[in-house]
Amino acid sequence: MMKIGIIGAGAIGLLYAYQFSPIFPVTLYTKRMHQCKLLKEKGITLMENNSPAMNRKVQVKHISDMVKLEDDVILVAVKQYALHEIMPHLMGLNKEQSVLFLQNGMGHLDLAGRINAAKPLIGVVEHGVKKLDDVTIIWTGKGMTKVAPLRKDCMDKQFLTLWEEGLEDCFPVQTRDNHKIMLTEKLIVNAIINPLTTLYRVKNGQLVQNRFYKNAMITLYEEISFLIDEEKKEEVWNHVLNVCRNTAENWSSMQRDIENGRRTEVEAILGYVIFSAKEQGKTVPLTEFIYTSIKGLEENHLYTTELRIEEER
Ligand SMILES: NC(=O)C1=CN([C@@H]2O[C@H](COP(=O)(O)OP(=O)(O)OC[C@H]3O[C@@H](n4cnc5c(N)ncnc54)[C@H](OP(=O)(O)O)[C@@H]3O)[C@@H](O)[C@H]2O)C=CC1
Ligand SMILES: CC(C)(CO)C(=O)C(=O)O
Repeated sequence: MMKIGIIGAGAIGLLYAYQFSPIFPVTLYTKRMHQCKLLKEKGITLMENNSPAMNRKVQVKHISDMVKLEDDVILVAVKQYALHEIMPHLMGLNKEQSVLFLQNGMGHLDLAGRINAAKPLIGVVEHGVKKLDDVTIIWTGKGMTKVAPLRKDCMDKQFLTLWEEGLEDCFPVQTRDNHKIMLTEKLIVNAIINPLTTLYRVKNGQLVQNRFYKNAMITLYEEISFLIDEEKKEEVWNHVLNVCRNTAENWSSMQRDIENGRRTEVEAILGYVIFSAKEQGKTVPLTEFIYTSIKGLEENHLYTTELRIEEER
């Protein structure tokens, strides 16, 4: 039996652990001992609109018990900025093991490239998931997972076939050849929807319903679409609009991070766009302005949260 390890028991880690558990033995690695205990006691509860809550148990371990990862496939489900804490565990893997990165943005590509022995896979998550508490998630948007190998020789066909055959209706996966194209398309979606919904404090759907917000999307897209080939521009723009419509009732992850006083993934999203523009000798003033505005909000909200925690002590 192929064993799956999932590092990070947030919204995505809990969803994948829940979905994989009927077809693979799953071990979920948590950062906090308290969450580890709760998950052992209560299992994972999944809520969906209009369906009764469902519960499944998986094996759970605290990250400090992860001396050596024995799992065949390791899913990395932490945020971009926490990856450096995980990397030492991934460097010691062997060539029979695979690592699937599930982050938004592009910051993880360099880190994934450092994994030489094991097979690095890059995933794009098109689900929307919200964590309600340490053991409960709401599956707000159903989509699919796209997976591409980081290097030509590292596709884990066995794992992907088992996934496809075992979960094809309820939790689909699609494979892609080119991770860069796949990830860039998702980057453009996140580079437009996430910061604009955060600045305007609106749900994703409102970006296309309000003509002024939509004009702002168009202007930003014109600036950042240098990242894709000319012939793909219309298709990718339509994809951005469709994501807004399909996730109309979602608050973007950046908006939720800011509202909850957490760090955002702006570095790996807009930071990457600015970096790529510089490399290509282009100027992206609008992107730089939006990047700075999000960093400002982040600092403000993190500061407010720290003050509140301080006051509560
Ligand atoms: N949620 C969504 O709908 C989507 C998310 N994504 C991407 O998936 C990735 C994960 O997002 P999401 O699940 O929402 O984020 P969450 O913040 O909900 O989860 C991140 C989890 O990682 C844990 N973690 C942090 N550091 C460590 C560590 N050193 N060891 C073990 N666990 C650790 C956190 O633990 P703790 O709680 O203790 O801090 C937390 O449980 C992000 O890159 C995001 O962009 C992509 C598409 C959709
Ligand atoms: C697709 C989208 C924009 C859905 O909310 C997302 O990935 C996010 O919020 O990070």
